[in-house]
Amino acid sequence: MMLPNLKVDPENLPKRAIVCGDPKRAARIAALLDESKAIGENREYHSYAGTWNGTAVAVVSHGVGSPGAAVCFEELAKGGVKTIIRVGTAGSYQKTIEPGSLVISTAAVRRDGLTSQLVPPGFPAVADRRVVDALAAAAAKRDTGLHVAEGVTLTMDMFYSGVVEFPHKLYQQAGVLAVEMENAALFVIAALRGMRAGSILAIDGYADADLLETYNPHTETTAKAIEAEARIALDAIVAVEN
Ligand SMILES: O=P(O)(O)O[C@H]1O[C@H](CO)[C@@H](O)[C@H]1O
Ligand SMILES: O=c1cc[nH]c(=O)[nH]1
Repeated sequence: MMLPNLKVDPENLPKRAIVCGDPKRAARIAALLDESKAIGENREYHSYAGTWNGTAVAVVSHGVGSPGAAVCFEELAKGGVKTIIRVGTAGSYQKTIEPGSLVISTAAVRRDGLTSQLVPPGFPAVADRRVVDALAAAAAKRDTGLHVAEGVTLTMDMFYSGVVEFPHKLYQQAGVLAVEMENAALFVIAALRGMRAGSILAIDGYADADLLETYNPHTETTAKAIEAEARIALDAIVAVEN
């Protein structure tokens, strides 16, 4: 049975998967693997398989936003994936977490629309403790020189604001580290489908109300952080018992 949206045959799908929003980032991460090959391409979902230190790993892009990403996570679960790590980007909420830093998400605030249609209010979106520990250990071992923070992140659907104000200030005051758009969906779906999930994020700027003017994820600083987080996530995903 072909996974209908990913257009991947589960027979070719490794049971550990790195996921990211951008299909081009997926291709770049896949190029780091040994014996890397494409195993499917449909819509925003570009899938690869290869090995990292001798262990089979998939790399799959999920696009921007929770609903589309959820389709990807559900089909990966159906295809037998047991461990997923998201290699994403995020906007910082804290002055001390500068662009080019890395954030390991321990849990996500569910400010998205999707997860409230899957689980009741109050259901937590939490990363798997073993995956968080493996990411922290891999980051320490690689000693990249980048600042690595660990804590709660926020998932929202809104990237540019409308007439309703961004809730940035509230969450900043509550100590949330950064904002992105898919972690809550990943953590909730992983909980429902018996997968272990984690997420590491490269900070590409400060999240604020003028994102349309200030957002530029195409810098050397962000590229360096993405390359580092990809290697850390690959080290971590093969270290975790699957
Ligand atoms: O860089 P990715 O993994 O796509 O993650 C972040 O970047 C996108 C917005 O530009 C959203 O998908 C957000 O979650
Ligand atoms: O969702 C996102 C992703 C990157 N940077 C942001 O400010 N927001």
